[in-house]
Amino acid sequence: MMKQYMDIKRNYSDAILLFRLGDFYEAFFEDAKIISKVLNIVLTRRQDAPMAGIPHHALDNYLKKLIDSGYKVAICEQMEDPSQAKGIVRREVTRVITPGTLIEDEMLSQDNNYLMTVDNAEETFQTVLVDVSTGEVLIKTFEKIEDLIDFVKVSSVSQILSKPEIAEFIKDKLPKIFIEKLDDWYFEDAKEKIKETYDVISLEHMELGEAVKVLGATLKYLEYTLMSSIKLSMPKFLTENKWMILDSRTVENLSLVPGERGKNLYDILNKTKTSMGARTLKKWILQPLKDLEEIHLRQKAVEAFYADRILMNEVREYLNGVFDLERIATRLSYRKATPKDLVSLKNTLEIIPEIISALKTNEVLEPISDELNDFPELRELIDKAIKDEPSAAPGDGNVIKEGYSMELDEYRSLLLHSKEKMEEFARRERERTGIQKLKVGYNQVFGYYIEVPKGQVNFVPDYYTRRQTLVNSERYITPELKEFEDKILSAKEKIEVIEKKLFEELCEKVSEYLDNIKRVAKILSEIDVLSTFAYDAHVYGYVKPEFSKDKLVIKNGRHAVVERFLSEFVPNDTYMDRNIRMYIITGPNMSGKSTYIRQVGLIAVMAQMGSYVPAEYATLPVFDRIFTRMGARDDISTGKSTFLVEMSEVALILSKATENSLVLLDEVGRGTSTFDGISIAWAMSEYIYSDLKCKTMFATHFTELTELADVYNGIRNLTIEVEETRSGVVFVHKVVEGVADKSYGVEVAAIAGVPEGVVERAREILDIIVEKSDLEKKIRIVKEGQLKKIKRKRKIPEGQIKLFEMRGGNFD
Ligand SMILES: Nc1ncnc2c1ncn2[C@@H]1O[C@H](COP(=O)(O)OP(=O)(O)OP(=O)(O)O)[C@@H](O)[C@H]1O
Repeated sequence: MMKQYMDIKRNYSDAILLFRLGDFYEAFFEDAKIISKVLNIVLTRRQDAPMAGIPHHALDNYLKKLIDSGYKVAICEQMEDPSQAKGIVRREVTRVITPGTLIEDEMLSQDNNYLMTVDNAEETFQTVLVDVSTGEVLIKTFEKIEDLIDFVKVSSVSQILSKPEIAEFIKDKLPKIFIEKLDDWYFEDAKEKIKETYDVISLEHMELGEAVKVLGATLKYLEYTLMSSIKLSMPKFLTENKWMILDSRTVENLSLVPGERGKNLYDILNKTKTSMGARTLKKWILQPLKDLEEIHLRQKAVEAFYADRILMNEVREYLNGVFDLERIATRLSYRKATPKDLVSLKNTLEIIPEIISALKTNEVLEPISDELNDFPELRELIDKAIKDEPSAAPGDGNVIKEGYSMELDEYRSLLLHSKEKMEEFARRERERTGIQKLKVGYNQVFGYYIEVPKGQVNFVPDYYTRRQTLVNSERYITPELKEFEDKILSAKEKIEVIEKKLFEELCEKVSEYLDNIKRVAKILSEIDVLSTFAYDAHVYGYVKPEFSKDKLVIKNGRHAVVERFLSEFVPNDTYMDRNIRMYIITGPNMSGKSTYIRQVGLIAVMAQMGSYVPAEYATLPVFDRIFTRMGARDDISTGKSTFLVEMSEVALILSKATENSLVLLDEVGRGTSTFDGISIAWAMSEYIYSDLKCKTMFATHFTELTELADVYNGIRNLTIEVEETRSGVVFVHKVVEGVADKSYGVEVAAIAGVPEGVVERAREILDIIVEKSDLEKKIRIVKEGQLKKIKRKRKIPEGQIKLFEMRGGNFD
């Protein structure tokens, strides 16, 4: 047996091999030491080899811990019944489990779980993303490795496969991701592999381009880990043209999805009824649309649900009963579906006609209902075969319905009969022997037995044969009991074999519907999100936004997340157009500057997702990208100081923003000396305004920057009203035109509990400094000579930024 283990282990040296031995999965040598430590289980020995084992029924629990701790696990099963095997039981690895190839519900969250394969082609990075749990396949190209890293940070990627060079490079930058190096052969003969998987004879229609090799490698890896072909959807291209670009910093700064910041847009909006809907919502948040026609299509559906509240509630109620069809479909294709999965599928199909007829009552939604189908034949097929509350796995006779197979029914009644007879036998033996406490029981090793308490063994008749002695009782068998046992066991065996076979055959038939099930799953998930948007709009008071070529008008806009945690949120207006494109927002700390500029970003994202927005009225342009530069933080992992991080973000904006972008800046230039900071912020604002022409909101404490408004017509100043009362300052959070006259930093310090003495002294110092400052005078000089001095350059070429970053690397 150990030789067999060694032979298998040789092929899976980079994984922990769990070797099935009876009721346990055993690990040996180094693997045993690792699992004993990670899982906190006993380390023993077998023939000098360190060994640790886990009970087979608890495998999933333990597996999750191993995978979460960053290990790859190979499962080696017994391929034949040990009692029938001649010699050593045949064993094979049936699956290699990694974070990116999970299909078990218990190990997955509701989120997508992507396996990403990367290769570098010419000047770009080609990737293929597969969600094994749903069968989705995406293709995406990145120009720079940094963009790829950025994408991984905000997407639900759990594992990356690549050639060694790339793996080495990204390893440190993505410490939470399981990264695996692939040998070259994975990338070879890709076309054949793809044709075989998708069952096509030519690849032309798929237009895979550079992605062929990467897709081929992905498919080979899946074959290696899952050991069986999985049903994958046709690959879809994730092209950036289709969606508004949101880089990881913007996703974080605007708190779009759950992350380090806690409160986020996804959690606020996620009132979806299905897991599939929740996943779709997240995708839509991270990929707002750019195509107006597509946005309008979503809006029309949301509007229809919004207008017909009864219909909206009805559909949402039906969706409560919709199960995760995407994942069920995948388990079916992998032959891992459980009886419960089929019942869930059937229950979902039963609800679909209700959803169809509800949608049909509305002429806007009717076309969506035409895309749904409840496959009555499939429903009937499952209904006839599977019990309504089946056991977790087939084999115990409690999965297949009565009447589906005569053969199975016969053995089941035989079993029932024998069990009844057995009870009768026990009753008879009690009477015959007078031993009141005589019991009949069963265990794996001895089979059926008669148990008699120690105190009554004197009454045991001669024809009882002793089998086992326990502390308080003795166990016996009799020829009659043995006969029952044979009957019961053989009936049980038969039931197991027949039921497993019937279930497999049924799954096979159900699998013929896989593509259809997936299509319906997608439509249901979209109905879920669209009706959720309508629901959110009602509950939170959102309106349908309009779109215009270059006007941005928001009346009484609110911050979708902040407003949820305040009893009274003060709404504010925003106006921008072709000419008025930049706002410099000054105001005291804590007055609401950040909230105000973020609220505009959030409204833009929500509008392009197809959702309604928190405002009384909103018209927006379609933005191609939102840039944000907010907060101060350093990036210790890459050795960049706070200021350098800030400047790299500025550099990115200056090189990539277009006339159709939205730029949100919350403090720029704070990480350095005041003079440097103001100069950089001033020059940057001029460049954005005059050359890039994108819509920009810039919150700052440098009041000096408000003088930009005197020089440029389209730059305006906003400030946030503050009321000074006798008991101190009160922030009313109302945005008005103008410039902050004071920064109230000292007042905020007082509110925060800085000792009174210090606050008093700060006031004195402030008075002196303000009087002495000649900065304003200097700014005036800049302003007067301003227009002449700006050298108009075209956009900053990208190489220059790289140079800047490289030089910057030596800054600190
Ligand atoms: N429109 C609003 N209505 C009600 N409360 C608000 C509003 N805007 C902001 N607030 C409250 O004020 C707090 C501070 O807001 P915010 O962080 O936007 O201020 P800030 O001016 O950017 O401050 P700092 O300059 O210190 O960064 C928020 O946490 C929120 O509780």
